[in-house]
Amino acid sequence: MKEFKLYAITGEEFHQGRELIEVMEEAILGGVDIIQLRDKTSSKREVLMKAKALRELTKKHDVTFIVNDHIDVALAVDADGIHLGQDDLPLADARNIMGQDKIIGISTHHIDEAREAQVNGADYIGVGPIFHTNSKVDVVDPVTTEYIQQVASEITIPFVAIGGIKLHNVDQVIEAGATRICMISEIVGADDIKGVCEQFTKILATKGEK
Ligand SMILES: Cc1ncc(COP(=O)(O)OP(=O)(O)O)c(N)n1
Ligand SMILES: Cc1nc(C(=O)O)sc1CCOP(=O)(O)O
Ligand SMILES: [Mg+2]
Repeated sequence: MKEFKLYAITGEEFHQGRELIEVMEEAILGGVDIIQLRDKTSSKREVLMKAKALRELTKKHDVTFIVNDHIDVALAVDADGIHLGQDDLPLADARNIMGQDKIIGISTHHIDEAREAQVNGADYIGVGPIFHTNSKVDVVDPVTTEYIQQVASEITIPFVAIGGIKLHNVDQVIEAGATRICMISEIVGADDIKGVCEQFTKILATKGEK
């Protein structure tokens, strides 16, 4: 997969009435290099319509596009990949459906899950939740920056830190060894989405170099 540093996930409850495409385009203009469509409430048909629009936007800006949960939607819109949770399809089955060229990302909350994802051929892993988050209902307890240190010292596939990451605590995440970060609320809930993304982009470019 293409190198990435700043990963934004949609969260329409935080969009303050702004259009999905407008919000995500601001994020892209600020330096986000992966977008994930995450929609836990809409019908499959609505999710498909949003995915089509985001596919068009991400193509226009040459940004990677990932769909959360819905493998059929990811294939239907020719997304770059899918993000799976621990209770979703097993990686081998997802790989059979998606094919070798698509990106498969998996959430992990423990080093054993990270090891398993790597052995089974995940393209990247999510590492979290690092801090408390209000953006996910069925979330496990914070894994803390210690889990980042474990993953950074052992896992060789790309990993992205997620969960409660904000401008005020991102330094801790980077100091623990993360070079890629993913957010919902701090990005899509910002008054100045582009400006916030520019700040994260700058922080990652300077402090995030390994
Ligand atoms: C990059 C990234 N990491 C973790 C998650 C969480 O995925 P999952 O555990 O499947 O939970 P839901 O997002 O489906 O509620 C993610 N979406 N993206
Ligand atoms: C979708 C999601 N997955 C997590 C995990 O740990 O796997 S934490 C999370 C929510 C991230 O949102 P925010 O940046 O607003 O805290
Ligand atoms: Mg999921």
